[in-house]
Amino acid sequence: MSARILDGRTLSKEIRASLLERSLRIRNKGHAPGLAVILVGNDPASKVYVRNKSKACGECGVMSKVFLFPNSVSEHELIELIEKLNASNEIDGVLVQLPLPGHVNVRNIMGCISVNKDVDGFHLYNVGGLVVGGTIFPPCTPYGVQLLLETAKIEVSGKNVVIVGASNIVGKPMALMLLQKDATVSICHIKTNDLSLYTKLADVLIVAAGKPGLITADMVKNNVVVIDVGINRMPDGSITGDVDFDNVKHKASWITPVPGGVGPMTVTMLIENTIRSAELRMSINNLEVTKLEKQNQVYGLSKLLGQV
Ligand SMILES: Nc1nc(=O)c2c([nH]1)NC[C@@H]1CN(c3ccc(C(=O)N[C@@H](CCC(=O)O)C(=O)O)cc3)C=[N+]21
Repeated sequence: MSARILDGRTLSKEIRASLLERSLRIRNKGHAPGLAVILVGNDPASKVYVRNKSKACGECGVMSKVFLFPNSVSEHELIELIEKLNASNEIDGVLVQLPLPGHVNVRNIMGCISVNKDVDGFHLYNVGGLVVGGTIFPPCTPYGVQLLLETAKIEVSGKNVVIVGASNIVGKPMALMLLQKDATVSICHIKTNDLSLYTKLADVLIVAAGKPGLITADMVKNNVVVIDVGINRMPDGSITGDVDFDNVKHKASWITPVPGGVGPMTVTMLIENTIRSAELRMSINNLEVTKLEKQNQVYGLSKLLGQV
């Protein structure tokens, strides 16, 4: 037996075609959707990701602007730029590429991005929205995983979903999103005593640990659905996930490849969030917004939460 492939590249292609249509509709109303990407330092992986994001923007009719800073940049300089972008009518989404250099406080920076332009979904207000089951911008990687599952008609309600990795950008938000869909969710992490005790229970196993070969065939049950979020660069330059794909695929019913699985979906959902931001901003402009709400950085959020 061999698992069916959850193909993030093909699904991304389809979604990007429909995003281009939405983008053209917005352009017809006189606005070109725009994404600002802030990149600090010289990390080669970050450069590849940012290049992928810009390319995807191009495919979807989204204008992308990349702002490059040296490692020595101060928090103040970054915040100054973010505030300009928050106020700019041309920009619908602001993204600060992670990781940031050690002297920059990530929370301070993410907290400055306007909730209405937080297309990464990292602002505390959007993070908190996940707890109560309604956020404007779901974080891109978990959002992409959810879409892969939905498109393959993989139901999570009542299923055992096991997530390996408790990061703020993948593991934790993923758990909340699937809990919202009535899955029984377990989160394992670096201090988990007996990882395979949990992974063997999984109907759906989502791995975002950053350790190549972490999940082997003996750790999963037959017919498991495996989502590999890991991206590990190998000495020969190739990338590989956290799952022993060649062996696990014989036990799984569905599995994502790396590359070509979750990675392209992450980028696609970023564009989806950016285009939705543009759509929402245009309809906000038609709403009667009180002066008081306008002064508030999160103006319109209660209205938006009702709509999304
Ligand atoms: N503010 C912020 N937002 C992010 O969304 C964010 C970030 N920082 N920092 C780094 C991680 C990582 N990430 C990926 C994006 C695309 C691929 C991707 O396109 N992967 C391709 C292969 C790319 C390659 O060859 O290296 C694939 O899996 O097929 C992977 C990973 C976004 N991240």
